[in-house]
Amino acid sequence: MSDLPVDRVESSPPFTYCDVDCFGPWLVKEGRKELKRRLVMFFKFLFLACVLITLLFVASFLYLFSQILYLRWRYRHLPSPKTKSLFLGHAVDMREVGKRGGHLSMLYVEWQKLLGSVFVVFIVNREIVLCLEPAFVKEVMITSNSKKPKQFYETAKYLFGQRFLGGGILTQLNNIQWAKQRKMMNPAFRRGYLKELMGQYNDSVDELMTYLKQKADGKTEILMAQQFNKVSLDIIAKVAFGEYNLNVISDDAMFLNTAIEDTFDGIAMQLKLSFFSRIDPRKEARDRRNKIKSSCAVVRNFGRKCIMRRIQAMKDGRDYPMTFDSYLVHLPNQDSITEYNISHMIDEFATFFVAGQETTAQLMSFTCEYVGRHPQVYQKLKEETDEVIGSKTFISYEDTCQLKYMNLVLKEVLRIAPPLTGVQRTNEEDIIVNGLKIPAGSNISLNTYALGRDERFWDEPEVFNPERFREKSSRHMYAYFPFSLGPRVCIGQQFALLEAKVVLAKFLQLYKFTLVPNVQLKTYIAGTLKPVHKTPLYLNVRRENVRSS
Ligand code: HEM
Repeated sequence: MSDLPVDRVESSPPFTYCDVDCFGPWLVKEGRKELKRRLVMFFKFLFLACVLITLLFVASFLYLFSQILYLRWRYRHLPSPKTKSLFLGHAVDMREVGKRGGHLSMLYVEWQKLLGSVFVVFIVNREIVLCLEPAFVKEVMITSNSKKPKQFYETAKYLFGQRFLGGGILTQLNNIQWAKQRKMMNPAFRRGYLKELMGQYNDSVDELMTYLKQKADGKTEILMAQQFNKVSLDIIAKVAFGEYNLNVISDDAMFLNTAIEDTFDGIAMQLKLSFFSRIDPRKEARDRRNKIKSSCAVVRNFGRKCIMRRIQAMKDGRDYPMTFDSYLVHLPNQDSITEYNISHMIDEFATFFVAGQETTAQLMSFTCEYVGRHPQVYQKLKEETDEVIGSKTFISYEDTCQLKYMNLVLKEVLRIAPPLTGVQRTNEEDIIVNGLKIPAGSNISLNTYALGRDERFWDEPEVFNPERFREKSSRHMYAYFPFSLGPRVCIGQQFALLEAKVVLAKFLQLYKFTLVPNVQLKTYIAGTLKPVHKTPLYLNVRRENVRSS
């Protein structure tokens, strides 16, 4: 063998000839053998990677900044509240209002008074155009059934990379696909079918009433929002998915409720500061993200369990109770049991589970909050419950239809504290509202919370007055849409109202309650509108008769 070239045998400073630098050798023992080991450094490679990452970071920052400038320029003709930071936009105001014990929809009400009914706000690189005009609400939601904007609804599809609602009916943006999904689920919400669920509603409520008895001594503080959360979870689990062994009511750990709450927290976090919330390197931010991701997994795994159980029953040809998943699980043949199909069923499961539980629980909590602060309303409600329900142990569908005053109370609660404060839509073409052009592709917010407090449509809007709904008035048509409007109206509206009536009627029948004194009603938004203090109250027994099931 000939000699190596001179330049290969002479020593020279590192990185003179190649991108790889070697150190060593070290002697390493492996059993009785002695081996030589060297350390190799791909130095230039590493350097290049660092440069590339820095460049990428700077480029994304510049891209984000140019987007922000473009948005401010695009909407310069629309009124907008003064921003405190060019980069964050009104996210700063949102943070401040949160610290003051308020929320975004409260800000909308304040801004509407200053700027009129059409204005724009910016959250980093995202615009929200507020259109608080009932005629426009009708046009967008009913006449043209405008699309849901990607930026808002996609946030609930995946939470920090973990699949959550995926392509479920709520987050489905393709209208053709959505129509198929909605058609499949509509029969599960027909009145006839809901009537058959009264047994399950009564079972869950009785369980809650029995649980409350041990705490009804007039001096133990009960966080009623938590109790309503449990019962609405139990109802949706039984009625919708045939899950009878959840035991959430007697379980104080509330792991599923907490998981659902976390996922709402995740949606709110991604909506507020989508970019930063994903990359925030601080430990508490990372922990929060991880908690939200594992909560998504908890909800979805529970869904998988329910769906697989039904699939197994179908395969075995066993009888299975008729629940929502009877409409959800369509398996024409064995080949259709694929992971892809199952994932889609879980999307739908998570959607119904989450949409049906938190919202209804908040409606019941706010009812207690407002009724507890208005003794005359409370008295009337008790009188009506005594008259319609009396000492009955089973509340029937027909009974709920007789609870006319309660119906007015629920309507008023949904005006003053709607669990979902608004919906978002996008316009395919430019539109003019009040002489102002809203450019095509805008994120438009239709806010029932703000419209529900608008003096143009409501007398003394800050006053809680169920009587205002006694007369049918065309004044507030399209200025009130707690369940949304048009083709994408809430599919569970009747389900929720029926549930609230059964729970509240039984509660009023069996217990007297007083809110814990000196606790202010403060609200915040984390997906849904919630009472900050979780409705603390004291209970006393009024009547003793829970059905023996
Ligand atoms: C007080 C209780 C409830 C309120 C205030 C409420 C409110 C709403 C609102 C405002 C929407 C429209 C969302 C949007 O377009 O962004 C909606 C949609 C929806 N809600 Fe409800 N909801 C309630 C209870 C329920 C219940 C009990 C269920 C199911 C069991 C349910 C299932 C759904 C579903 C699946 C959608 C999507 C409908 C579609 O896009 O076709 N909701 N709800």
